[in-house]
Amino acid sequence: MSASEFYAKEIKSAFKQFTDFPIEGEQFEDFLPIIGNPKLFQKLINAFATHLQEKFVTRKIDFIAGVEARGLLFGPSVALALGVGFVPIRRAGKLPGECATVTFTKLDHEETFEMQVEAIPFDSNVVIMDDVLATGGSAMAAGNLIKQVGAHILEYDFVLTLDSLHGEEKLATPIFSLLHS
Ligand SMILES: O=P(O)(O)OC[C@H]1O[C@H](OP(=O)(O)OP(=O)(O)O)[C@H](O)[C@@H]1O
Ligand SMILES: Nc1ncnc2[nH]cnc12
Repeated sequence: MSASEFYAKEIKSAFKQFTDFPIEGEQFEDFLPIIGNPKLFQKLINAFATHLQEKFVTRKIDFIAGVEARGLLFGPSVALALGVGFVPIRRAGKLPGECATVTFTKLDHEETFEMQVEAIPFDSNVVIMDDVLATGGSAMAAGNLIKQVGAHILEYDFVLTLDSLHGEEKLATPIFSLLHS
């Protein structure tokens, strides 16, 4: 087993499962125990930083964009490890100034995501990060915001993809997922 496979196994076993959350019938994969363990958190950041450094040698990453809420908890650490900027994508009404906006359907309700338009200059190269790829609605909405400001999505990065929900099919840009379930 390679070192990265070993880390992946350790990180996967730290996810905690909750039945019937946030609504009945859903099995929630909770990523928060990973960041509660500093050694594991460091391994998570190293895994993403190493992957991105190896993959994007000629195309420079300008920004990591993290999706509320969990993408905001580890995206900044990956950005810092790479020496690039971090930009938050947040639910409506949380960010001041002019914002790009997108509305989409999430489980049983509508969500609106926003991003400050001045945060990412035209033509920037952006990696979008979140903890889980499920149906792909959140990631697709985040990608829409990046395109609205005239920036390029280099890749979507996730800690865990729930393969049975086929979220990848909604995303045209390459995806890197540390783990699959
Ligand atoms: O691929 P999708 O079906 O869109 O689901 C994935 C999204 O769902 C979860 O967030 P959640 O909506 O639970 O919000 P939170 O992280 O703000 O609590 C997860 O952190 C992703 O952002
Ligand atoms: N099952 C799940 N676990 C964690 N986050 C999710 N987002 C959507 N579905 C999810």
